[in-house]
Amino acid sequence: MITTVTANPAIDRTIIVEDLKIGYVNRVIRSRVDAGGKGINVAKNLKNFGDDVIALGFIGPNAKYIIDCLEDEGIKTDFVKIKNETRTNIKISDISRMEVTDLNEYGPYVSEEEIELLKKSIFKYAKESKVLVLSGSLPQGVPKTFYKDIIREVKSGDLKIILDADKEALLYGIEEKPYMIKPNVQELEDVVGKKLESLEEVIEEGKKLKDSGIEIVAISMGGRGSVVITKEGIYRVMPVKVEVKGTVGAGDAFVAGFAHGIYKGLPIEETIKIAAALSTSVVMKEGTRAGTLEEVNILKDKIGIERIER
Ligand SMILES: Nc1ncnc2c1ncn2[C@@H]1O[C@H](COP(=O)(O)OP(=O)(O)O)[C@@H](O)[C@H]1O
Ligand SMILES: O=P(O)(O)OC[C@H]1O[C@](O)(COP(=O)(O)O)[C@@H](O)[C@@H]1O
Repeated sequence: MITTVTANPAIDRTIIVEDLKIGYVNRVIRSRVDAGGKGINVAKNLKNFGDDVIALGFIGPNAKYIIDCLEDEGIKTDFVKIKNETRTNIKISDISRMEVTDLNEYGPYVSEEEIELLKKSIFKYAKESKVLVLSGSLPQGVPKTFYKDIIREVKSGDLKIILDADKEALLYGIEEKPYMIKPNVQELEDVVGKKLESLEEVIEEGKKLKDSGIEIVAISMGGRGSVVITKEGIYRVMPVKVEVKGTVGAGDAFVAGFAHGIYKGLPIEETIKIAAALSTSVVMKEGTRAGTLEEVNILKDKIGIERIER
């Protein structure tokens, strides 16, 4: 089984506009609502691959919609019901500039008792899982060491832990050496505390993290693809040129591709191709939607992948 944890789910509201003018009245062409939040998006992609996945996290009284969406897709869920409301994240998609602006709320305040309930639940499901995905920001009240504490508690040879977080949550989490991390360049810059101007610098810093004991360091670079640093080698992955309709959820799809490959024990190059293809299929869609196996099968062979170093 694969367990995904979303401490800070979101009702993602995507608003499609043409030529957004800040400070003026803008007309909305159309809008849509999706169940969002990083681990939730990972779970949606994994379900489309037919994997056995359960989604955990905190859920507020206003967000039954998220559970319904997941259950409609056949995804198992076991969320801790909290007192305060789940956030709504606004995504403004400007189709003339092909640009998405994210307005992400901090999320609700979560109490100590609620945090303990989620921890207990993660510890329980981790015992039955091969892969554990810890993803996204932490809502208010949750200590920045949340992921670190979980990794320390559940880490074992049989459980592969993927951490996709930012800022302090990532910094602390890294100390416990998860199996894989997936920072984007900005997140990597925050970890190393300096600007990374060239691909060489990005690789250099990624290598240091790998050498510190993290098996897979996958650095995503948006429309420039990614670099994946593993013990098998360093891979430069080029994106497919497609019509981009929305980039929200691309990083989560990329993580899901790795979770799938690791779960199935696939070779690293095949895993990378699936991850890149899955994220490509997501940028071809409006809103926060998952990719499908059919889409990945079409896109996979178009992914350019080159081993640049052993
Ligand atoms: N504009 C784009 N064109 C093609 N592929 C993209 C584009 N943006 C993202 N992707 C794909 O999605 C992956 C993850 O995107 P990225 O934006 O780096 O993630 P995050 O959302 O975590 O910052 C990229 O490595 C790439 O494969
Ligand atoms: O937890 P965070 O970092 O605020 O991010 C949450 C947002 O990111 C998403 O999970 C999308 O993430 P990616 O674009 O990085 O894949 C949205 O569904 C959600 O609104």
